[in-house]
Amino acid sequence: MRTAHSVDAVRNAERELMARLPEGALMKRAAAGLATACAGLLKDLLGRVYGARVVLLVGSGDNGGDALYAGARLARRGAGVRVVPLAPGRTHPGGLAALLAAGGRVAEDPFEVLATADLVLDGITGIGGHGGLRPDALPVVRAARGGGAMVVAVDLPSGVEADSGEVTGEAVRADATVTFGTYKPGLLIDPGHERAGALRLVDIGLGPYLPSVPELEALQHADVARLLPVPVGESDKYRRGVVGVVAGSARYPGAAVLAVSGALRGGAGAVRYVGPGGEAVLARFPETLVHEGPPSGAGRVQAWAVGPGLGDGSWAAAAVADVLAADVPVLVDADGLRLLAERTVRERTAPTLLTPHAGEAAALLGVDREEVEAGRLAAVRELAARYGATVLLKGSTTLVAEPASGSASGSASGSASEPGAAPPVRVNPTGTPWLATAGSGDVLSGLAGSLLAAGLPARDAASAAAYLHGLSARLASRGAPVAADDVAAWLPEAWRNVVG
Ligand SMILES: NC(=O)C1=CN([C@@H]2O[C@H](COP(=O)(O)OP(=O)(O)OC[C@H]3O[C@@H](n4cnc5c(N)ncnc54)[C@H](O)[C@@H]3O)[C@@H](O)[C@H]2O)[C@@H](O)CC1
Ligand SMILES: Nc1ncnc2c1ncn2[C@@H]1O[C@H](COP(=O)(O)OP(=O)(O)O)[C@@H](O)[C@H]1O
Ligand SMILES: [K+]
Repeated sequence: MRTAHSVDAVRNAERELMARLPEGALMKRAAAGLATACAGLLKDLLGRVYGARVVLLVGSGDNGGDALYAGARLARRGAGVRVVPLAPGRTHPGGLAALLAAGGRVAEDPFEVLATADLVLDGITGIGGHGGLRPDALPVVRAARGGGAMVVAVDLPSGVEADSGEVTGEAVRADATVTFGTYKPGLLIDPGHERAGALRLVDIGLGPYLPSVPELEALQHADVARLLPVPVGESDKYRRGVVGVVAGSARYPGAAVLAVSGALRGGAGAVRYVGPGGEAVLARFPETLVHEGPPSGAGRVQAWAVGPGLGDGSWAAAAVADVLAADVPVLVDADGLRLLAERTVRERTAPTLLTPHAGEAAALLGVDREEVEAGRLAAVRELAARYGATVLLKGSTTLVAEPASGSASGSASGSASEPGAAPPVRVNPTGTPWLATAGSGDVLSGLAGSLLAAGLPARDAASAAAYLHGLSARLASRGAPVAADDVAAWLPEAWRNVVG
């Protein structure tokens, strides 16, 4: 599991650790790790460090100090290191002295050195930066990218908000980021994540001083493998769980088929389909149990997934209300989200999982879509708190948030944190922009619903489903466009890949 901590948590941990170390020792540790990472990259790029052309973009804070001490180490190994101070007169004095003593120099013409650099270190701002890149930094940052050098961000790409991944205006676009002590939320959540490139974590000994409950967590293969249901000898289809899917309409019969295709591959023992798309579903998946009346008359289910392609007719509204009245976990997606009453969700005692994309989340929150996309972490937390439900916010770097325990009795299961506090938000590390294709969300609804029916707590069902769904899309795509149907078809391969 990858975990990320807030700036406050990092600063507190640094303070405690620094009190036990000689002055400047922590920065030198960070710089040593950074220099080792840069030397490795230069060897991959050029086969050597000696003679490499390295440029340091240095701001006024300790982030610049890290870059300067790392630059000094590279200079001692024979690299030609030039510094571009973006706040002349406020450059980290110890770092600058070390660099000059090692043979580095201040660049006379920043644009000239950037045009021929092999590696550019972005030490403009780290966790102390706010409000995006300042205008005076823009020309050099653009020149760094334009010159063709590899760009390595120190701790965090400058211009990315460390706690949220928000970017105001422009931010550095790095090929790699070397971060210290712990990941920062902004490295794992878009739009920041996309600016960070390949991530590398350098251990500087902060671990024991960081809070045990992080701000954010990203599951990896082994974590997801532990969550996935496995049938045992005594299993039968009912014990494995029955998932009910309420989806599709005369206008969108395909949504029913796609949601069922995800549900069939999610580990439940049987899939019941309720809605007007029964014929289309049966033609494709004869194993589905189809029902035409209201969901409550369909027979026993352990969880419902409701909403994809439902439309907003009276049948749809009644079906959503009927499902929400059931005392089993319910996933609500797409059109179902437009038919929700906040109070109905809050009053449910069984878990509720809402799965909006940014546009649907914006409508639920009464804000613009752009606001949700720019501040995904705040939006998903706000929705979870408001509805007292688990919320999966789709899009690049899908997020899963849980409300604080006590705000909805059913949906806070699986929390490892103190009573009252919401557990860490989960960020999904799999996926590909090729997933942004019509109907792929329907597959996700069925899949997550199936995992709910198999008995996973809402937070785990949501994060395991997002993980498998993203991995499946990657496996199906391998660089080419995918259709939602391909994503469903590759789910068994993704599952094997995770557990294997
Ligand atoms: N405190 C420590 O001992 C350690 C700190 N480390 C480094 O120190 C960094 C944090 O250092 P600081 O607290 O000095 O903060 P930063 O170096 O991130 O930035 C703060 C400085 O940048 C200026 N600034 C803020 N926003 C700006 C913007 N948008 N454009 C231009 N300038 C802006 C501020 O006026 C301030 O002078 C970490 O990210 C990490 O790189 C590491 O060396 C590990 C140890
Ligand atoms: N830029 C992106 N990068 C990665 N995944 C994305 C991106 N945009 C959308 N997705 C994913 O694609 C799926 C689209 O779902 P959704 O928006 O509900 O579409 P639909 O309603 O057509 O099925 C979601 O799983 C979402 O996380
Ligand atoms: K930086």
